[in-house]
Amino acid sequence: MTDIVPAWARLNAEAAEAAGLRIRALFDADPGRFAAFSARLDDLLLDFSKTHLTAPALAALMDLASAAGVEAKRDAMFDGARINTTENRAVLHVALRNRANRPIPVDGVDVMGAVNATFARLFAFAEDVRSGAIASSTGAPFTDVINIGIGGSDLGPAMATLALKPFHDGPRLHFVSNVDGAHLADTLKGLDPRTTLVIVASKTFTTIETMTNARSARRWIAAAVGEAVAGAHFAAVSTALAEVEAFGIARERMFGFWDWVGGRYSVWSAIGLPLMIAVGARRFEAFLDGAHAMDEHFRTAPLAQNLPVLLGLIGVWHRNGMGYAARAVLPYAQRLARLPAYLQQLDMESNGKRMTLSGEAVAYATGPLVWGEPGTNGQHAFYQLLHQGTDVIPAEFILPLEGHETDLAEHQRLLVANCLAQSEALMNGRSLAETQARLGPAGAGMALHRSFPGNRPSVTIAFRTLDPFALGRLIALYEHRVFVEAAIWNINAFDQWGVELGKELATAIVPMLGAGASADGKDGSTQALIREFLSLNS
Ligand SMILES: O=P(O)(O)OC[C@H]1O[C@](O)(CO)[C@@H](O)[C@@H]1O
Repeated sequence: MTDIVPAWARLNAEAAEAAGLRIRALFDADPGRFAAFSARLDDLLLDFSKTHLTAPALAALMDLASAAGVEAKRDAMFDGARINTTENRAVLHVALRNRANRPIPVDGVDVMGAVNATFARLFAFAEDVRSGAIASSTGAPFTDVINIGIGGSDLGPAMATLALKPFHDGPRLHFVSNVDGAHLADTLKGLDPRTTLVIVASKTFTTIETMTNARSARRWIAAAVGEAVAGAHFAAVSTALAEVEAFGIARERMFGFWDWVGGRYSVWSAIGLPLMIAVGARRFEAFLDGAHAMDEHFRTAPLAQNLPVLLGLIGVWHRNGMGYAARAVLPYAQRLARLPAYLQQLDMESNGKRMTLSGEAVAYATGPLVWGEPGTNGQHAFYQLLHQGTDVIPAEFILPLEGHETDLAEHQRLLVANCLAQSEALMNGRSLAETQARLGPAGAGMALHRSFPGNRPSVTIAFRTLDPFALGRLIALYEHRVFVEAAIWNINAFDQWGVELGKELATAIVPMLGAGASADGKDGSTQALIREFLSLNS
């Protein structure tokens, strides 16, 4: 194993050299560049040739991965070690899609028995809701399902349910997350409480937004069907049995998971229940199969061909080597519209950390700002900054090559052409001289405005089509990429202490927004804002 300090130094030296290169020139110098800087798993292609990476830089990254012990850390996760050290927990979302049933012991007990038993209950419930065997209190089948949850108890199923729209053949799905009453009110409008099922999804069953929305939804149901039978319209997904029962949801309507499933890694667990209801158990299994295929690849492929390792190393290269503070995630698939938000939580809640696993302040940058929108919409909004702004933001294009709308093939060609054009434009740009030549003497004054610096890196992740298997594989790829980056940064990707302070302060402010409670001790700005609220709401 290489020592980590010289590995970082070597990476930085390679980056300093590469920063002076033109990406386009790397292609001109090496006709084999695409083959050398791309990798695939079946139909899933990772093209990272449009970056500044050179062969020595890639070798330096591989050394860094080895010096950071990425493989040993990966194996520890798959073996059920308590790698979430600040919460003293194992990290085993991979057990949820362990389709080979490889034994995974936690404290000496194989978790697969409990995982398989929970899936059997979940699939039976989902299929019974779909068939009408589990009906509403009126005896009519459920026509609509509302998932009430937030963060990992919302983003995963909401993202995946939209992504897999062509496969829906169950009741309609709705997602309420924000405590803003507008979210619940707008969702309930037009729904019939007599045929609506509400899933309350909260790992802790204490999250204030979710519990507030759940109580309001319960009043809405009870007002229509009566308090005595309102429970028939509820199910719960949680790890907190006592809290679920206190809310009035029967034990047999509760689906559990385990403390070794982090919120942002929970779409594979009972938190995926809305997706199971929308697309059915078999397709949910295909979603798990896709993730399992990526898990096996991550676990066994050599580092140099290992997609999550490569994607993680590209992340480290851009963040630490090249010093880029952000990355844009740009799916060329409208149904992946919620993927950037999903990846924001996955990436930023995992790797937005500043302490190492051993409790020292990190001496390097960690998780970048992750953001994005689907193409082509983003092109008409913020791509201006990607092409001509003062910051370089590496882009990650996500591109399913075949659409589902075979009668709209022309749309798909346009979509793909736009995606390819964007990575080409970012890389090549258009020089001042070329712009001047195109504009001619009449446009001389405009040439600077209309030229493009180019040399802006991007990665393209392409695959055949967006189906349950491909989605599972894609999400697992991103999960493991986050893992690899965290392993190199030596941080804990699995806690989220940074969300606690705001929650605590909000709880203290709530009474100050009612009559009579004093805001003494608050700063001048917060006091003034409280007065502003009270002047309109008292
Ligand atoms: O499922 P719960 O316990 O309601 O938590 C929801 C979300 O809140 C967080 O704990 C952070 O606020 C996330 O990590 C989590 O996904």
